[in-house]
Amino acid sequence: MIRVSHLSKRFGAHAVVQDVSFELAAGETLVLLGPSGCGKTTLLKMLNRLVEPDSGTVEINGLNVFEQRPETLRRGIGYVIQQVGLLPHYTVAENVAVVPRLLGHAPAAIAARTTALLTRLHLPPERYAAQLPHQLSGGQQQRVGLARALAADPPIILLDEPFGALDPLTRASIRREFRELEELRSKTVVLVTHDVTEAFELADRILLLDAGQVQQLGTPRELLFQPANDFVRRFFAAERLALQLRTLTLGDVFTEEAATRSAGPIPLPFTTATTVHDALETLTDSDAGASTSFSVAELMAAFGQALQREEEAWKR
Ligand SMILES: Nc1ncnc2c1ncn2[C@@H]1O[C@H](COP(=O)(O)OP(=O)(O)OP(=O)(O)O)[C@@H](O)[C@H]1O
Repeated sequence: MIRVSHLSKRFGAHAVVQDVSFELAAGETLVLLGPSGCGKTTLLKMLNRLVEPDSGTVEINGLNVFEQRPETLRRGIGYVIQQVGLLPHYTVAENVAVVPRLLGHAPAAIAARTTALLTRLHLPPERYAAQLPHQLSGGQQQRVGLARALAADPPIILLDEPFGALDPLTRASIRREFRELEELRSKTVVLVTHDVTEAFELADRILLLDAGQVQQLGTPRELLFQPANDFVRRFFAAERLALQLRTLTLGDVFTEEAATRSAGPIPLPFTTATTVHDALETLTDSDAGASTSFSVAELMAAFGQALQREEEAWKR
C-alpha cells in the first residue's frame, strides 16, 4: 500500500533523512523508532507531503504522491500529532466532523459516524459531543484527535507521538485501547515514537533510525534477537529483558512441553498468543483468580529455556 524509495531530506547542511526505503502492506503497522532528532517526524511528514523530500519517491496504492494535490492526498490519510491540534472553538463533534465535511459527506452520515466513534473511544457523545477541547483532559483530547483521524475512514493513518503528552498510566491504558480498536485493525498505520515499549507493543514491524539512516527494519523479534549492528543492540540493551517478556508468547515458551502435558495445551484464560509479560501479570494479580496449570516459577523456567532456544536458532 505504501512504497517509499530512496527518500532523502536536508535542512541546510543537515542531512535529516538519508536514503530511506521501505514497503508497507495494507493493514500493517510500522513504527518509526529512534532517538530524538533522528528524523522520524520528517520522514512521516514526507508521506503526506507536509515536508517535500529532496529526492526519492513515495507511492500510495501505486500512485506517486508528488503528482497529487497535497490537499486531496491529505484528506485520504488520517493524521494524529502529539499536540493533538484540535480546533479550540469547535466542539468535540465539530472537530471530529472536519474532514468528512470537507469531503462533502451527508450530515446524517457524519452525525452517525461521530456518535459511533466517540462511543467506541470511551467518550459518551451525550456527555462529550458538545464540549470544547479545553474542557477535556489530555487523554480525552488524544482520543478526539484519533476519532478525527478515523472519521472519514481513510485506509492509512499516520501518528506522530500520539501518546507523548500523557502520563505513563494513561499512556499505557490508551495504548491498550488503541491496540484493541476494531477500527484500526484493517488500517495501514505508520506511528512515530521514541518509546521502545510502545514500539514493541504496537508494531508489526519497526524501522529503527539513527541520524536519518535506517539501522534496521524488521519485526520486534528480529530487532531483539538478530540486531543488525551495535547501534541496534545498544538501543534495546537497557530494556532487553522487559522486551523479551513482551515478545515471546506462551506458544513459544511451552511448545514442546505443552504437547506432552497431560493437562492439555495452554490453559484458559491464556492462548498461545498471550505474551509471557501478560501471562505473568495475570498470574500475579490475585484478583484475577486465574486457575492455571502452571505457576510463575514454571513459567519463568520455561521462558529461560525458550530464550536459549531463540538465541541458538538465530545464531545458526
Ligand atoms: N523545518 C525545519 N528546518 C530546519 N531543521 C529542521 C526542520 N524540521 C526538522 N529539523 C531538524 O531535523 C532533525 C530531525 O527532526 P525530526 O523532527 O524529524 O526528528 P525526530 O526524530 O522526530 O525527533 P523527536 O523525537 O525529538 O521529535 C532535527 O535536528 C531538527 O532540528
